[in-house]
Amino acid sequence: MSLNRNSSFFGRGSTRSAKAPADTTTSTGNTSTSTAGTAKGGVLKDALEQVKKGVPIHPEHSAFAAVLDAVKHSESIDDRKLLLEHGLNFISNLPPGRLQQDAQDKVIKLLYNDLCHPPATCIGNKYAWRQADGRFNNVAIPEMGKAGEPYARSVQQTHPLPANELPDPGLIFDSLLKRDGFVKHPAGLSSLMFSFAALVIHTCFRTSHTDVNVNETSSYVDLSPLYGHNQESQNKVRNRDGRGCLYPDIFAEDRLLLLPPAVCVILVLFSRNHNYIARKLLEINERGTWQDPSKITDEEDLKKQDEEIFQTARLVNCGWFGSAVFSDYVSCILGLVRQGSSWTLDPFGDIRNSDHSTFERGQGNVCSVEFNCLYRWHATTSEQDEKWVDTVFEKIFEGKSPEQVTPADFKSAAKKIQASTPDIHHWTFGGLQRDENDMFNDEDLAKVLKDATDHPAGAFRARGTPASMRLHEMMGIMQNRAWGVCSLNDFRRYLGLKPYSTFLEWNPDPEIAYAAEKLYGNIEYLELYVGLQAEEAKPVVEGAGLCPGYTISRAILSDAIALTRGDRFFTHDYTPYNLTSWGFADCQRDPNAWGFGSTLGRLFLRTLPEQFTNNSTYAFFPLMTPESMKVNLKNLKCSDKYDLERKGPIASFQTVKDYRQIGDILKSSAFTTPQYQERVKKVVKGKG
Ligand code: HEM
Repeated sequence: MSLNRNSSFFGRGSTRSAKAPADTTTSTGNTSTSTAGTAKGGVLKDALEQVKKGVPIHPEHSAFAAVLDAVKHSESIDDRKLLLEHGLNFISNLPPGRLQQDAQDKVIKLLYNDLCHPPATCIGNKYAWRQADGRFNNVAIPEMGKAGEPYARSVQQTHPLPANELPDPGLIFDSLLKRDGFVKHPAGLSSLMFSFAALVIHTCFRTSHTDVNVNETSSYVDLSPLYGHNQESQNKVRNRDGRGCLYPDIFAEDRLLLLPPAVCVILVLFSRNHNYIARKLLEINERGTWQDPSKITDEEDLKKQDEEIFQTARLVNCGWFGSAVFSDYVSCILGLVRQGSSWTLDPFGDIRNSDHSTFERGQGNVCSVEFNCLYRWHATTSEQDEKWVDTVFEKIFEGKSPEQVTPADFKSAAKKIQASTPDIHHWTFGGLQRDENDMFNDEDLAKVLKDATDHPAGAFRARGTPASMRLHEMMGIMQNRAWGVCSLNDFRRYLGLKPYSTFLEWNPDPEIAYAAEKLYGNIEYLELYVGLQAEEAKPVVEGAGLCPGYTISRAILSDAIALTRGDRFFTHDYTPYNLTSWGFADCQRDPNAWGFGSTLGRLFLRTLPEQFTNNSTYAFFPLMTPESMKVNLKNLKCSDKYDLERKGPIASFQTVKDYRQIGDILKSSAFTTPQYQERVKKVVKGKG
């Protein structure tokens, strides 16, 4: 089939010229062939023939120019150079046969690969908003990664573990994991770094106590500890008064009440951030469809408005959480903070394969059992948090020693605590009190954060886990066995890492290697959980900041990318339409922000406005101890820019500054209309 017999391979410019391509092309009906040069010699030969014949080559529209442009700018082809038309015309002029068919197939593949198959997303609120239990993240497989579904398993077990001869979990803890003294984290990470990490893991894991195969929360970074892991728990935190807000300083996850208080404090800040965002959304009222709730008389209308604002604010707040992960958290994990770098991994963007097909993203995720093992970072507990855990332990288990408590004790204690916990509006933690409006005192919250920044985290290492966490670790080991996970070496093979041939290679500390050999006999039998926790840790080198065991260090990144790139709400549906233009701009990570692009700093100043100076290292490097930041900032020759002092409440001006920063981001964003920018300017000015 010929698409356009009258135009030449050299395109529209040539056909329009007086000495048009008809001069150079012989048409013979269906079996027409172009000149031999076109069919066989391709673009260059044709171009030469044109020149020889004195046919002017229109520089803009020649096939040569089009091909050159495509080679030079494969990611942003100038379609005004008509490459596609030249190509199709070329194919149409080929003699029917193999060559023509092959060329046509290539074009069809290219065009098909332009788009995602199956489609990346669908429109409408069902898909634009996060469902409470995480369903519909993958539009075609709505159950993927939903709360209440089984974990995934990534790695095939190929070496049988001698099930009945595996060592006793208590003995493993006592000989390989139990802390034999506190060792400070070598890269200067603070205890708050691991409070933030604990928030991340509670977002992804909630292993059922009745069926260990089931993850009771969604497999997405959706702030489920704040918003609840299903509709029932979400209903408890929303006040549904038409403003889309949460109850004051509320969060849904009761498991956090047993952790050191800094974890809950970070979550309270995200709770406050939700309400700040919801209020702003209503104030700006970007689409002009919302009203002052006090003026809405119809209950259904009120519900509808509340739902729209709540869901939009949740998307923006999750954007904030994602930005905090990829700024402050990743910066510490990769050690970028020591180099003063604001670079980060950005896993969300559209990536094209060489055949122009899209590299998969936003297709959902299911957290794996291996990921769950990788993330048990109990060895990093600070000395102060260890004391905290000891106290809680004594209170719960009433005088029993860590060696005496059993998993059954743990489960019955968990039930008892749940039954005795006050209603969700009055939950407290760390001895903090709520005021008459159910809000915590800002200074109290800030103190917990500053303490956790001051306290150094523990180093990842064998024999580094506090004694009172014996039961947690034993339960972890037993879960691993129940899940049928592979051995450490199988896991390393899967990742393309060299399997260990001796225990000493795995951990060169002879005491640890010897103890492990005694327990397991053969390095191939070393279980994943234990192998990961007691492996030699990575040293502090460029590119490393977290410094866990070597295998954790490699594998954690793969799971983190799967988790975030797989999330439709961070990829295809992370749009100014779904989040509103203001919301979309508000939650962007700003690489030029203080703290080498810190997001947590902005969150702290916004939600605790009078508690930090506006260049405080406690706000902008909270995941590093001030002691370590003093050295890092000195090495980077920017100590004078930051305030390293721990200060109490200070005069309030940061909120306004923060607010102006957002105004600046908005002004530079291409997607907002001039009218909208005017409106925002007014709002910003009003506040300033
Ligand atoms: C001092 C602080 C911590 C305490 C007291 C603590 C305590 C616990 C307890 C009691 C469990 C068992 C929970 C259950 O089965 O319901 C657990 C599980 C777990 N912990 Fe921790 N933890 C702490 C910090 C951390 C940190 C910093 C991380 C890593 C970032 C972490 C990662 C995990 C993971 C991944 C699980 C499994 C969760 C699940 O499968 O549901 N923990 N922890």
